[in-house]
Amino acid sequence: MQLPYKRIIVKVGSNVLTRKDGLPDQERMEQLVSQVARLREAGLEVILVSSGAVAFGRSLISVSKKYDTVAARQLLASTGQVHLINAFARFFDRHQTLCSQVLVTKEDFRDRLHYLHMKNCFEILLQHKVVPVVNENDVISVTELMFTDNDELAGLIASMLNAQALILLSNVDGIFKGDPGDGDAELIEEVSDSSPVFLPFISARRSQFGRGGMITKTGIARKAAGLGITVHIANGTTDDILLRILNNEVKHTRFTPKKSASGKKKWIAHAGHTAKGTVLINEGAKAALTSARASSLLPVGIIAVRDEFQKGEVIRLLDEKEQLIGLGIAEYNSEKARERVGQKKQKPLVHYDYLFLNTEI
Ligand SMILES: Nc1ncnc2c1ncn2[C@@H]1O[C@H](COP(=O)(O)OP(=O)(O)O)[C@@H](O)[C@H]1O
Ligand SMILES: N[C@@H](CCC(=O)OP(=O)(O)O)C(=O)O
Repeated sequence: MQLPYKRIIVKVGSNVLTRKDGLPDQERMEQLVSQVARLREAGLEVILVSSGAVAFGRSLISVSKKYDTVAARQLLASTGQVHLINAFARFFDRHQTLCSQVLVTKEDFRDRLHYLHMKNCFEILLQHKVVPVVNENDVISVTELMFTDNDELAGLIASMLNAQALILLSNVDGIFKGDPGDGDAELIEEVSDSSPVFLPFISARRSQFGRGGMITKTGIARKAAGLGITVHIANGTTDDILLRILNNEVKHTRFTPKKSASGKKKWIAHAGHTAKGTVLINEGAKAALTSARASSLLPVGIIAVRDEFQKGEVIRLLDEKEQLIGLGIAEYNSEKARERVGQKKQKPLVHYDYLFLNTEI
C-alpha cells in the first residue's frame, strides 16, 4: 500500500459510533478498527481520538432529569468509557494489534513541560506499535475546563505529535455550501488559504449526539492546516473511508496545509488558554510583526503591559483596538517589561521564533 503520510490522527465523532436509536454501532466500530489495523500493518502510525463515552453510557444507564447536566454527563461518560474502550480492545485484538486508553483534559496542555511528558507517552506507545485511543476525561473536565469538543482535542494532538494529517470523521461527507440534508447543496472539496470564509453556509445545527458542530470543526481544521497539517473532513459511515481517503478515492473536504510550523510554535498556537499576561502594541509594531519579514516584539512598540507574568510564560498580544493579534513566550517578566515600555535599544520581549500570529492560521 502506497501511503501519503507517516503519522495521522483519526477523530471519530459520537454519531459515527452510534446508531439512530442511540445504541452503540459495534459493527461500524469493528470496520473502522479493521481499517486502522491494516494501515498500522502497512507502517502508518495512527492515533485514534474517539468520542462515544456518553453515547455508550446512554445505552447502559438512564439518568433522571432531576440531575444537572454535568452530573449526568459524568455518570454516562464514566460508565460508557469502560464499554467503549473494551469494544476497541476486543476488535483490535482480532487483528493482533494492541490499543491503549489515553484520557486527557485541557489542563494537560497547560505548560510546556507537562505537554512534553504527554508527548513522550504517545511516542513510546507508537514506537511499540500500539494504537492510542484518546478521549477527553469527561469525568473530571467540567464547564470551563472542557475542550469545545473532541475535534479541538484531535487538533491539539495532531500538532503536538507533528502528524502530517488529521482526519475528522463525522456523519456527513464534508462541508456543504448549505444544509447537508438538502440534496442540492454542493460539497466543498478543497479549502485553501485563498478560499473565501464560508462560515455563513454552516449552520450551528449539530448531529444528534455531537457536541461542537461543523462551525468548530471548520475553525479547528483551518488552524491545523495553518500549522502545516492536511485536514480531511469525511463521512465515517462510508465503507472503507480511511483507505479511500488515503487513496484519494472519495469525495470529501480537504484543507490544504500551509508550511509546517516548528514544534514550539505549534504549542504556542494552542496555548491561548494558559496565557498569563497581555501586552498592548502600537500600529508600527503590529505592521512589523505581520510583515513578511520575521520580526521580534521590541519594547519600543509596546504601549502597555497588563497583569503579571514570568519569563517563559505565554502572553497575549493585542493591537491598539484591543484585537488579539497573536501569542508569544515572554523573554523576561512583566515587571521588567513595564520598565522598558516605549524604550529603544532594549532586548525583544518576544523573539520571533516564539511568536504565533493569528495571520499564520
Ligand atoms: N454546511 C454544513 N456542512 C456540513 N455539515 C453541517 C453544515 N452545517 C451544519 N452541519 C452539521 O454539522 C454536523 C457535524 O458536526 P457534529 O455534530 O459536531 O459531528 P460529530 O459528532 O461527528 O463531530 C452534521 O451532522 C451537520 O448536521
Ligand atoms: N468525550 C465525549 C465526546 C464529546 C464530543 O466531542 O463529541 P463529538 O462532537 O461527537 O465528537 C464522549 O466520549 O462522549
